[in-house]
Amino acid sequence: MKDIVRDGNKVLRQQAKKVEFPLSDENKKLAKDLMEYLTVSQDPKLCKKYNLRAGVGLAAPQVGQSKMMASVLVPNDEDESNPIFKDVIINPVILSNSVQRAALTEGEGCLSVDKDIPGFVHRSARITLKYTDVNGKEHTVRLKNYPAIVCQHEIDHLHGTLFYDHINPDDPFDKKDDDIFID
Ligand SMILES: Cc1nc(NNC(=O)[C@H](CC2CCCC2)CN(O)CO)c(F)c(N2CCN3CCOC[C@@H]3C2)n1
Ligand code: NI
Repeated sequence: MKDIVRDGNKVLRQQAKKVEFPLSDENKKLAKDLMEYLTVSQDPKLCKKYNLRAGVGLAAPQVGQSKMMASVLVPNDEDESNPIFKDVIINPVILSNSVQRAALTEGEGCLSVDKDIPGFVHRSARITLKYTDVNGKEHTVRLKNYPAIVCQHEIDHLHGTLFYDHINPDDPFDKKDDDIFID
């Protein structure tokens, strides 16, 4: 399994490059590896066996590839076999987003950031996301709350942004009346 690049490596602060279609064999393998990391890391036995940190998303720059590609696997607690969102999003663009914000109650972490950084990461509660899948098919999807947060975290990586960039340094746990918090 590919090594995860840590904060401090400049690749995490670069604007990733658009991916050309049809995918090269190298980019097909990258897409496969990015999703494989998530599926293996979400299997308790395999996660332990390979000593991985579990993940619900992984962006190409985190494995040293400055390309606009990220895997997202948001499981459905009620039905393992039917994830809420599972795809490799290539050249993603957020077409529109709500003013209303959503944040994980627990804050966020990142496989590329070893230290815990407390604070709310307020993101758009609802987004309309356009992306291309590995087969070159374009998708436009409306996401809200948890899957919307995960996709925004990954798309941030493609633009050189890390989760803690969004935390208010003067009041890390700031709130607004209409904020949504997700457990
Ligand atoms: C929320 C969560 N973040 C986990 N890790 N961090 C990540 O995914 C980072 C990306 C997430 C951080 C906040 C938003 C996106 C990786 N990032 O750096 C990529 O850019 C988890 F692992 C996790 N879950 C819940 C679901 N569970 C299913 C069964 O398997 C264990 C798994 C644990 N939930
Ligand atoms: Ni991350």
